[in-house]
Amino acid sequence: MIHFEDVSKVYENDGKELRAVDHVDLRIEKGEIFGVIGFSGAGKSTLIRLVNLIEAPSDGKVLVDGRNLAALPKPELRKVRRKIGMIFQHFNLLESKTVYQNVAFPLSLAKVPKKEIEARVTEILEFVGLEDKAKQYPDQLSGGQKQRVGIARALTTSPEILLCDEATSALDPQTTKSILDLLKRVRDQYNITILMITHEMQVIKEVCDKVAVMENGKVIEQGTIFDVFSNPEHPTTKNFVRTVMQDDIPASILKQVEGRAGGRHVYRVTFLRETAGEPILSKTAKNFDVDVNVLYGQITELQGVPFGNLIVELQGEDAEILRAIHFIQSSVAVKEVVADAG
Ligand SMILES: Nc1ncnc2c1ncn2[C@@H]1O[C@H](COP(=O)(O)OP(=O)(O)OP(=O)(O)O)[C@@H](O)[C@H]1O
Repeated sequence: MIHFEDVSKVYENDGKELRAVDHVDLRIEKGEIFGVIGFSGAGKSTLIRLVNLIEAPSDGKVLVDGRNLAALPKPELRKVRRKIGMIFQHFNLLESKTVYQNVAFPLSLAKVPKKEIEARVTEILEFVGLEDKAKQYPDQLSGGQKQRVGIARALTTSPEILLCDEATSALDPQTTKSILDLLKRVRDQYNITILMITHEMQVIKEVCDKVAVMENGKVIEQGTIFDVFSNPEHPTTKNFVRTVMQDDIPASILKQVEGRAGGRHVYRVTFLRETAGEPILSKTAKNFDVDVNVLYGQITELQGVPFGNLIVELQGEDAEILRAIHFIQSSVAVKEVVADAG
C-alpha cells in the first residue's frame, strides 16, 4: 500500500546538507497499523510527510498503491491525496467552527451536496462517539474529544490511508488508550491502512502490527511487534523496548541472591508464543532434583500472544542443575536460557 524504495530527504541548513531521511526502505501493507518510533530529530515527521508529498523525496520513490506521487500530474495527485487522511498531535481544529462544521469541512470544500454531508457527518460522529457534541466548539471539549473530532474529520472523505503524527502525545495514558482503541476500530471497520509516528513505545505495543525504529534518518530495525519486542537487536531498540517491558533483574533481588551461600544459578528464561502457557518449570522441578525459585518476571501480551520473561534461580547439585538446564534448553517450549549470574 505504501512503499518506500531507497528514499532519502536532504535539507540544506546554512549551506550544510542534512539527511533527515537516509536511504529508507519500508513496505506498509493494506490494512496494517504500522508504527515508526524514534527520538526527537530521528526523521519521523519528515518520513510521514513524504507519504502525502508535503515533502518531496530528494532520492528514491514513495509509492502509494503502486503510484509514485512525485510523478503524478496535479489533478491526479489531488485525487490520491484525498485518499490520505491525517491527524495531528495538537488536533489542528478550526476553533471558530462547531464540531459538526469541523468534521464537515473537507466535504464542504469538495462541494459535496448538503444532504450527503449531513448523512456522512452523522455517521462518522456516531462512529467516534461524539454524536451529542455536534454543536459544541473545540474549546468546550477535552483533549481526547478533540482528537476524536480530528479522526472524524480525517474519515469523512473515506480515506484509504490514515497518517497519525504523534496523535496521542498530548493526551494522558487513559485517554491515549481510548484513542488507540478507536484507531483499531478505524482499521477493523474501514480497512484503512494506518501509519503512525510516535516516540512512545507503549503506543506501538498497544496498537501496531509492525514497527520501524528510526535513528539519524535511518531505519535501524523493523519487523512485527512480536519479533522486535521479544528479540530487539539494536541498542536503541533495546532501550525503547525496556521502557515498556522491564526485564532487568531488580537490584534488591540480585543482592538477595548474591548473599546466599553455595554459589548461585540464576537464569533468564524467555517463553515465546505458544510456549508461554507450558508448565516447563514445574516439569523441571518434578523431573530433576532441583528447586526452582522464580525471582522475578512478567508475562505480557504482544498482539494478543502471550510473551513471558522469567528470572529463575535453580538450587541443587551443580551436575543436576546442568541436566535441568539442558532439559529446559532442549525443550521446544523455551527459546533461550541465559545465565545472568553465577
Ligand atoms: N524543513 C526543514 N528544513 C531543514 N531541516 C529540517 C526541516 N525539517 C526537518 N529538518 C531536520 O531534519 C531532521 C529530522 O527532523 P524530523 O522533524 O523529521 O524528526 P522527528 O523524528 O520527527 O523529530 P520530532 O519528534 O522532534 O519532530 C532534524 O534534524 C530537523 O532539524
